[in-house]
Amino acid sequence: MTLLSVEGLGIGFGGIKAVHDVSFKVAPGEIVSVIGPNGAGKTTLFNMISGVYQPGSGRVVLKGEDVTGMAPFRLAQRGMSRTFQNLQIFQNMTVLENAISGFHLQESGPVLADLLHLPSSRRRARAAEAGARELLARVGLERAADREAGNLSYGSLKRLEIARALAMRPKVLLLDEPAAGCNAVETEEIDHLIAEVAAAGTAILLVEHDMKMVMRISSHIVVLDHGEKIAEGAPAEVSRNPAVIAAYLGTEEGADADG
Ligand SMILES: Nc1ncnc2c1ncn2[C@@H]1O[C@H](COP(=O)(O)OP(=O)(O)OP(=O)(O)O)[C@@H](O)[C@H]1O
Repeated sequence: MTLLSVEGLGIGFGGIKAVHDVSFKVAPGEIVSVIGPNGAGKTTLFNMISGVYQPGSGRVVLKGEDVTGMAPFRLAQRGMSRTFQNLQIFQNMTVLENAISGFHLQESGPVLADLLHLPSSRRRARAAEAGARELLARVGLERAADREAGNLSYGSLKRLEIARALAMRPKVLLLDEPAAGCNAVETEEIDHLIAEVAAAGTAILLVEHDMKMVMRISSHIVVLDHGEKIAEGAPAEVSRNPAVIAAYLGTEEGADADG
């Protein structure tokens, strides 16, 4: 079963093809990583999938529905959430308030009810708080709930961001460099968290520079170079692929090796 299908996605910036004809699929419980040297097109691909950029060509299909170019909040309502390379945490708010903010997209309830503090809006607020506390427990931050987010360690902030993305109960979770800036211990904690989220049935799509982490946790790896998919497969398979090795070493010869 496929949850997310990326079909021939492409985009150019000023005549330069940043991503060209990239396709792959992600199934429930799978961890698919997109890797490639700097400038390979990973972030651009992510931005197209998550509705930040409108693709120039191709389709993004989520649970059988064409969601190409759909705005991020609409995608979130349909079951696709993402985190960002640069943390999007409200530093001056508490950890709990940050987690609660993840529930806002879910609430399509009337704004008037909130303004008037009607019972329905108070109920929603209580449900969001309970949900947020549950999520904090899931990512190991329950004891930090009342701390100001700005005082957290980097690894904890990354976990908080994942907690917030989980508020929407995503079927597909896009993680943009979840271990960036983390030390080895923090990276391992994030590893476990991602593996747990996947084990619960969520499809995970990951862009990550930490190769050790990618090799450890991925079910499947998609390799980009110069905007094109040059290889795809299980970690062991991809890591010994000559075209992949050459792309990382930056030799022209190797880049041509698989056509
Ligand atoms: N908004 C933009 N306008 C113009 N060119 C862009 C834009 N975004 C990306 N590019 C170009 O598209 C190509 C792919 O960039 P992208 O950032 O997606 O690569 P990446 O694989 O994520 O790199 P890194 O590993 O360094 O983050 C690069 O040549 C980049 O300069």
